[in-house]
Amino acid sequence: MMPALNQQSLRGEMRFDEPLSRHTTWRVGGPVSCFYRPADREDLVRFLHQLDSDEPLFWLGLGSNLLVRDGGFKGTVIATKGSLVASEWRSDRLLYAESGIACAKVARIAARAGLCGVEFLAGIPGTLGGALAMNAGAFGGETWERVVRVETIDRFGEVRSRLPEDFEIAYRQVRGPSGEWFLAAELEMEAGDVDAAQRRIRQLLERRAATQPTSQPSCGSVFRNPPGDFAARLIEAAGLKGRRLGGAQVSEKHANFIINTGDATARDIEMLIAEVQREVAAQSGIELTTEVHRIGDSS
Ligand SMILES: Cc1cc2nc3c(=O)[nH]c(=O)nc-3n(C[C@H](O)[C@H](O)[C@H](O)COP(=O)(O)OP(=O)(O)OC[C@H]3O[C@@H](n4cnc5c(N)ncnc54)[C@H](O)[C@@H]3O)c2cc1C
Ligand SMILES: NC(=O)C1=CN([C@@H]2O[C@H](COP(=O)(O)OP(=O)(O)OC[C@H]3O[C@@H](n4cnc5c(N)ncnc54)[C@H](OP(=O)(O)O)[C@@H]3O)[C@@H](O)[C@H]2O)C=CC1
Ligand SMILES: C=C(O[C@H]1[C@H](O)[C@@H](CO)O[C@H](OP(=O)(O)OP(=O)(O)OC[C@H]2O[C@@H](n3ccc(=O)[nH]c3=O)[C@H](O)[C@@H]2O)[C@@H]1NC(C)=O)C(=O)O
Repeated sequence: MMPALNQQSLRGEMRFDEPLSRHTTWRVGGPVSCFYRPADREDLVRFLHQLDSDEPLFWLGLGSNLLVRDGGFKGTVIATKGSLVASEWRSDRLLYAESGIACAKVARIAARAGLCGVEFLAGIPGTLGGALAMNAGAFGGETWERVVRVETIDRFGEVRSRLPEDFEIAYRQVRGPSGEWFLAAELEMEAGDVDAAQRRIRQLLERRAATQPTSQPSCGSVFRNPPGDFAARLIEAAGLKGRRLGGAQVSEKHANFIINTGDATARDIEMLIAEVQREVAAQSGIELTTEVHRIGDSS
């Protein structure tokens, strides 16, 4: 149940029964009871101060690694994309950025300053907060390799400064103090030059476009790579490329991507994920684990 909020004191965007299909890159997902996009950090703190202590809360970036089930989410979603987007240089190589900023933007800001090390972020659709939560990575780079400090916020609006050692960080996995979300991070870059950084961004985007179905709705890689192997290789070897279930399909271009061909439901996608896991296990004995996060109720 949504608590009574003093909406007049809030400056953000509040929507009720907002379809989350509008806020995920798979373009599926049922409604959330309350969707709130804070105007800025101060407004976020004010919103959290007013929130019931038992209100289910979920933090949403671009929704590019998220399967929201068709029945939606009974609770409140805090949307950071396009909201917490401030950034500033704290020193000549240290960028402070809030969690709603696009990863692509961080990569461009650094390149324009002639710094390198975060070019891999250019092709990762999503917010910095999502990249911190997932330890997003590509082409040999990983988000947390660059993190010097983060700011977190809890459901009561309390802000803390935390260090990487406060978190357990692994491949596509981050565990930290419970009940805290990312508000901002300080990222350290290396000295470089503008041309080299911009060239590398272009090359990485070209490689990605050549191998991944970037123009079709997806969540990127559905499964983590198992140790010593590739989920895509195993899925292709199991003969699953192109496999369809309702509107969901294993991409012909990259077997670890499931695309929404137009009218997929979250159920189609979830059932196809389970089918791929079953058939890969039957063929190879390997249990694929999902990278994508799932929330909400089945309808
Ligand atoms: C075409 C395509 C290509 C992709 N390529 C890559 C790739 O190369 N490498 C890679 O790692 N990923 C890739 N992804 C997956 C995805 O883009 C990343 O995981 C990205 O970091 C998710 O960010 P987001 O803002 O969309 O997070 P969301 O999908 O909105 O959320 C993902 C998780 O992070 C949590 N979260 C979001 N913001 C915060 C916050 N501020 N504080 C705490 N938790 C938070 C959410 O609660 C959720 O659990 C790709 C996806 C697509 C669609
Ligand atoms: N969004 C999606 O649903 C999907 C995106 N992708 C791909 O993922 C990558 C990242 O996408 P997304 O997260 O949407 O981010 P965008 O590509 O939309 O870029 C995010 C922000 O970065 C800034 N930016 C982008 N290009 C430049 C530039 N040349 N110079 C300066 N600033 C720039 C802009 O900020 P500002 O507005 O402040 O100028 C922009 O809003 C892209 O390659 C995209 O094609 C793939 C699948 C789905
Ligand atoms: C897209 C994501 O991240 C991507 C990231 O963009 C790229 C680039 O660094 O490397 C990972 O993909 P990946 O391991 O599938 O990389 P690729 O180089 O495309 O493929 C790996 C291997 O699988 C084989 N392959 C790929 C696609 C395919 O349909 N069939 C196949 O057999 C390739 O031949 C290659 O030998 C990340 N995925 C994971 C789960 O680690 C994501 O996490 O969402």
